[in-house]
Amino acid sequence: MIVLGLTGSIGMGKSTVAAMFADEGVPVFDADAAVHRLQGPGGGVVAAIAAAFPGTTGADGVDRAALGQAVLGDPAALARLEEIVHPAVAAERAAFLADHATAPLVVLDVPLLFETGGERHCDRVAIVSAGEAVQRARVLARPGMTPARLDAILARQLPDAQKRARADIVIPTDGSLGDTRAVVRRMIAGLRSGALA
Ligand SMILES: CC(C)(COP(=O)(O)OP(=O)(O)OC[C@H]1O[C@@H](n2cnc3c(N)ncnc32)[C@H](O)[C@@H]1O)[C@@H](O)C(=O)NCCC(=O)NCCS
Ligand SMILES: Nc1ncnc2c1ncn2[C@@H]1O[C@H](COP(=O)(O)OP(=O)(O)OP(=O)(O)O)[C@@H](O)[C@H]1O
Repeated sequence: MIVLGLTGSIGMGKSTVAAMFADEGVPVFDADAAVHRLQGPGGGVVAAIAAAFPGTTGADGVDRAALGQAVLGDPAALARLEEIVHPAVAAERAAFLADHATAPLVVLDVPLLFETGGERHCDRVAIVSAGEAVQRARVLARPGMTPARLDAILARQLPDAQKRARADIVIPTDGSLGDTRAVVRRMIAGLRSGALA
């Protein structure tokens, strides 16, 4: 089995490209969705987060806005949160890999793959990337997004150029969805045949 990590900065098209892999029959593990499930109502990390960060949880699970206030900008607090969340995500990832043990190729969709050391679980890493102007236009078109908010998020993510340098494969998303889908199909064929492995 080849484990392909898929990552990219905000608005680069990672979710869209992950869906393209799924459309082609490749099993996709969505790390962000796993974190949301674990932090949601009855989720596996809610009690530990309630104990470590009092006042950030309630009947609906974790209040991510409150938790973000408590940890973003405080590296020691973020490290404590990661000590709670990452082992739980690792268990979900292991279950996903066991469920798909016979698949020739699986994708781990992880927004902060490089930032959280997730590359060590991957045989290959692909990054989605577009020019900065395209990225900004996409993100600023989202409801509630402002240039200041976008800049604050970008400041906490590894810059796109560094992600590209560390990835094995770059999936450009400046062009049409059809162009990107064609790249994804070629990549899957290459990985499955061993040409890119
Ligand atoms: C801190 C939390 C509650 C903030 O949630 P919220 O929905 O408000 O914002 P979001 O998740 O979009 O994060 C906002 C920005 O914070 C930065 N950030 C979040 N978690 C991390 C992290 N572990 N390391 C570095 N930066 C981070 C990112 O740049 C992100 O773009 C949430 O991100 C969280 O629970 N993070 C810890 C779990 C984790 O490591 N997740 C990511 C990989 S599995
Ligand atoms: N060639 C392309 N490839 C991918 N996305 C494209 C392309 N052309 C246009 N788009 C659009 O760009 C947007 C990218 O959003 P998407 O949610 O996939 O990004 P993301 O990187 O997952 O973002 P975030 O990190 O904020 O969740 C979508 O609206 C998508 O339709």
